Amino acid sequence: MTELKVLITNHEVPKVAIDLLGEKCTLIINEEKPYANREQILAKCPGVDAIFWASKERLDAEVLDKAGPQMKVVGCMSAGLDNVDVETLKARGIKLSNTPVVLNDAVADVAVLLALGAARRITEGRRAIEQGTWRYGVQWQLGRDISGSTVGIVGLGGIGQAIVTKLTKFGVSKFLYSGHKEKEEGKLLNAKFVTFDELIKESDFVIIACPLTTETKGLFNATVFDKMKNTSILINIARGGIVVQNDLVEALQQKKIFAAGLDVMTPEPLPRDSPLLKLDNVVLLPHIGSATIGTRAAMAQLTAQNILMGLGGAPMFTPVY
Ligand SMILES: O=CC(=O)O
Repeated sequence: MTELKVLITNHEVPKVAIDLLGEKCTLIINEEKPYANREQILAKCPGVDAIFWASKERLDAEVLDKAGPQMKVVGCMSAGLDNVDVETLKARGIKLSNTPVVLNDAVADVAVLLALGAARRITEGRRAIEQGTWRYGVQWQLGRDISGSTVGIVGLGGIGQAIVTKLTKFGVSKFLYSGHKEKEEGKLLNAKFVTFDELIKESDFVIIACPLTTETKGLFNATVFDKMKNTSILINIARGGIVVQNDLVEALQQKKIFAAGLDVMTPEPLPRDSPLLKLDNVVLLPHIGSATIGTRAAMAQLTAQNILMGLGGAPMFTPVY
């Protein structure tokens, strides 16, 4: 395989992947800092046999055209594929993989972190310390219990299931989930399949764990926030585009819901003057769901393995189709 060329679109890809691919292929790496933009990636595409995609840029026909007809394998180092024109890759017979499963625990940890943080008002608490308004008070800074609560998961995929598994230890009294269909895993986890409408009306914690698709884009809008309990907490560890952010800001300002915890938002990075940053009842993280040393190494390794399998004509471990 020595003559095969693989483009790696990001110089920060963990070494384990560089080593694995470097043993068998010639590597072309986008060394630009902090990371390569679209033009820089496009400039390095021509003539490669495979692409290790570790970029937020859109992976579409233009990239494939630039690469040329010999390019037949793409490994994306992400679970989400909302920046990938999957149908075009499929139609052109390109093998495509992503990295589900290996990030389930890390992302589920962040969902738990945000759920607890939003319920216990950590943004407001931190501001009180900084502003010198910390006071003793029997009724001061009271949060909400997760124990005894109803937790609704929108999308019971691998990440959703990991969230349920983790939250089971927190004494949640009822798990609900919504999605396309009832799942065997739901039964095993003692989670009840309900309609989206039931889920948002009944849950104390609503956790978004579904992919961003044409179906889920803007799913959480003012109408939904009106239906949610005014004591409820919204968590989003999926994609910012699933929430109509202006409607969420309004719902939080008007206390239509109690709080939100977001690892994802629109746009990313969030502008420093975003109204979200002014709110006390929101906990924000800069899209770090899968950002642990171990998880990123596992994602990189899986991507490299998938590319090698694809180039060698073997089935990939985690193909997209
Ligand atoms: O957001 C992270 C991912 O999709 O892997």
